[in-house]
Amino acid sequence: MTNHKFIATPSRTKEILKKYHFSFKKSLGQNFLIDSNILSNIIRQAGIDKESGVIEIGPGIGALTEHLAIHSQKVFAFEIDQRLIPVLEDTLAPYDNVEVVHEDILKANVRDMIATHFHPEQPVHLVANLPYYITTPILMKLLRDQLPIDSFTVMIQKEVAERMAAKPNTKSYGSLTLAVQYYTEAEVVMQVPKRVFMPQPNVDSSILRLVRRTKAPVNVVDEDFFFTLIQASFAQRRKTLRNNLSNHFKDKLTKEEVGLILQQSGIDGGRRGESLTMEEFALLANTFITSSKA
Ligand SMILES: C[S@@+](CC[C@H](N)C(=O)[O-])C[C@H]1O[C@@H](n2cnc3c(N)ncnc32)[C@H](O)[C@@H]1O
Repeated sequence: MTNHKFIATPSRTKEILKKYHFSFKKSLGQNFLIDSNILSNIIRQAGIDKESGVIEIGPGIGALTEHLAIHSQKVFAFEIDQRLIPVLEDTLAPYDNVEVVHEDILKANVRDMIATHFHPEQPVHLVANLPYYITTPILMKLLRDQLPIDSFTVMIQKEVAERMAAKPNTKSYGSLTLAVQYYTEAEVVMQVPKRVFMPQPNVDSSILRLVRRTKAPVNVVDEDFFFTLIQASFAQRRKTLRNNLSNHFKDKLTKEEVGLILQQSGIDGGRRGESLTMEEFALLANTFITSSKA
């Protein structure tokens, strides 16, 4: 690799874009990485090695894909933009362990792909510089589907990363935090400056690492209801639990009944959703289920 010129340099990226007359589509969240140091960092954070099966979303012109190919056993990369397919055939030609799939990740059958192409015992990691316009739908779909993916190391918008990794009693803590942390342990591992992208995005970026939990962190009687209750508790952030929940259940329960259930759970209805831990939300949801037909 001594004379190897990585794709992720400003000059090589410009050369490739020019050769293919490529124009960026903002609507597809196309901000390509042009800094190989950042990519080496992402690889380190992702904890991949020659045993790893890797899934990438949105390879672009292959900047991250190339690093993934060098360090893992096999890479599957889903790219929605047809114009990039011939570019990737060219830029990734030196690597025989990469398969580019022309597909929208939201429509792809990732479970089948993993079962068909990776060994059952093989660690599977998802690594991506995600298109920012659909970060949350992509991650939530992959997490809810409970796919056998051990970890997710993703470049995303800084504020969204902070929300996903937030602690209770902070501005960023909310229903997204609890949904992500129900399935994974979440940590913001790095801040990334705008200058490492071409074109530069309008927002700041961070690298978020999610490690899939093998067991749910709390016992909930009804998962759907647990998440509904969380959503309802944050409906109006400045309102108390009692007010948000009474409003949400107004067709089924009186205000007094909601107050009674809160009392039974031992959680003060005067608190706000942002102060409750996941354990407290689980307790509250289970109390609702056992003491009402909510
Ligand atoms: C932020 S760029 C990252 C490009 C490249 N990985 C890099 O780091 O330079 C996002 C990529 O995701 C692709 N993309 C956008 N929406 C997608 C979707 N629904 N499914 C698959 N790829 C998508 C875009 O075309 C683009 O190549």
